[in-house]
Amino acid sequence: MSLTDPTRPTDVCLNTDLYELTMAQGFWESGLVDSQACFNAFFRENPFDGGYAVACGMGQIADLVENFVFTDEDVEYLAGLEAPGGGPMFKSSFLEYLRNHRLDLTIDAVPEGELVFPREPMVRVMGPVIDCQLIETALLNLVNFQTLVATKCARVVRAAEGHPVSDFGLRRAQGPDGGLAVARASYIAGAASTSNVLAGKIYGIPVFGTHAHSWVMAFPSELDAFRAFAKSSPKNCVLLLDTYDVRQGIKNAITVAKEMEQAGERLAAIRIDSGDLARLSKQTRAAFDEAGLPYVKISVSNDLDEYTIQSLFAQGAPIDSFGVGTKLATCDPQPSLGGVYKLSAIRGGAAEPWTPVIKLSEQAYKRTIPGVQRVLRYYDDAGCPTADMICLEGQPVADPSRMTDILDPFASYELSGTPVELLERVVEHGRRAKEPDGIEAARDRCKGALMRLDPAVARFLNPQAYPVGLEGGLAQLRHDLAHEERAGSSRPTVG
Ligand SMILES: Nc1ncnc2c1ncn2[C@@H]1O[C@H](COP(=O)(O)OP(=O)(O)OP(=O)(O)O)[C@@H](O)[C@H]1O
Ligand SMILES: O=P(O)(O)OC[C@H]1O[C@H](OP(=O)(O)OP(=O)(O)O)[C@H](O)[C@@H]1O
Ligand SMILES: O=C(O)c1cccnc1
Repeated sequence: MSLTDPTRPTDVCLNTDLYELTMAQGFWESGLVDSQACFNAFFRENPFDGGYAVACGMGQIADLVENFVFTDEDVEYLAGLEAPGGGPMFKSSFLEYLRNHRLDLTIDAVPEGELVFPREPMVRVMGPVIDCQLIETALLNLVNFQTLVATKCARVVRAAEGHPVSDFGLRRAQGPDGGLAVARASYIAGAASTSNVLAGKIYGIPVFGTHAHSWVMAFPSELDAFRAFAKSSPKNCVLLLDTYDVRQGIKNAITVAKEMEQAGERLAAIRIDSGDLARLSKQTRAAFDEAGLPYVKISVSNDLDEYTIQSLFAQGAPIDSFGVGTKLATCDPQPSLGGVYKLSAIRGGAAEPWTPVIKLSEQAYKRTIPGVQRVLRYYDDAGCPTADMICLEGQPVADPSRMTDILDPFASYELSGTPVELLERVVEHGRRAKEPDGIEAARDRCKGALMRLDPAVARFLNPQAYPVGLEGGLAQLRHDLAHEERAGSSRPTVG
């Protein structure tokens, strides 16, 4: 299998759910080629019972849209699909429409690495309804998983209190491209490095590695194994102490560290991968300090997550760095973000005004927010975000100092500070609006945003909800539309 950068995929337009294509055909056949839609991608609950999520994957949207071309091969494949009831699934005239079709979408998104909160649009997609539908699955695939991983990693990095965290997750990740996405999102969220060499090559993320238990087991003795590794990798030597017995491992590593000093080299670190990591790291630190080797760092791994790391520091463990694999790559204990893509406005053609639409639900929290939306994030004088207000694009804000709660229309919040537009244009009529600013910029943005986040929202246990509300006019519109829907008024269609 040859793996290429998934941000520059070749078969991207078939990386979708079949229904997107059958709906596209239906819209096309119904004469709705010119009809336009506005969709928002958002999630309803913060992952991991936390107070925030880290927006991620948005830096790859422009690549996705620009690469979304149905090639002759793609069309040939679709032409060969048979409907279960007999006959071709797609009409040849529709397939001719798709061949070399380009998406005429305009997309705004929360900048990668920025914080994002429930129900506000993290990506807003506008354009022909067919194109909006065609991009749905690939877009959600891109932002849902990376936002989830980035959020998980930000939590792990927070628990590590400035000590480097390396992504060790590839072997446990959900497939090869899942492993790449984990490395990318983790780096944006603050991981120092990854063990994934392909991620290093593609994204320029620093790569890091130690050695496995098999290395020690392959030599006649642990001491032989440590000596051989020190000889072979003298400039990046990290010795794994727990293949047999950590006490003996410490002694052997000290012997090799002394031998390295005589050869003008330095043992960089040791790694412990089992047992009581607090107790063993304390014993290791004491032994190395006593041996005059205070510079040798202690790295640990073994099913770590934000909670075990927090606990290790609470126990006074003198740990310098962490390798975090399974629980990061699989986003334990929440394997999906649950981000959705919902229609919020329609119009018959690009020159017509938008008609807001709403989806009602038995469950009030699932009722959608209508209209073409934008988000104002309010910052206090220290540059810390205090609240987000969802407004209607192109409409004046009735009262910039007050917003209505999303779930409870009778509750409102006072707003103060300076409002700043949260969404930024990433794609304009199918072309990148600007070069994505890259993962280093996203990483810096994430670091700054997390630093400025209210600690009451950032904490793991029972975080305070960050206020997200509706501008007065939007709240009224939502109320009126819900009322009309319940009264059974006729709804406009995209045509
Ligand atoms: N001091 C500690 N406090 C809290 N959790 C810890 C501590 N030390 C290790 N852990 C965590 O406890 C979990 C289980 O560790 P445990 O020592 O039981 O398993 P193990 O060492 O992998 O077992 P085995 O010896 O069979 O390999 C791991 O997730 C590990 O990160
Ligand atoms: O514990 P995680 O957070 O998932 O981190 C990755 C794990 O992968 C390796 O174990 P594995 O048993 O696969 O190989 P090894 O023999 O090299 O330890 C490594 O030693 C870590 O324990
Ligand atoms: O380099 C390591 O120590 C490593 C890499 C991946 C998984 N476990 C350990």
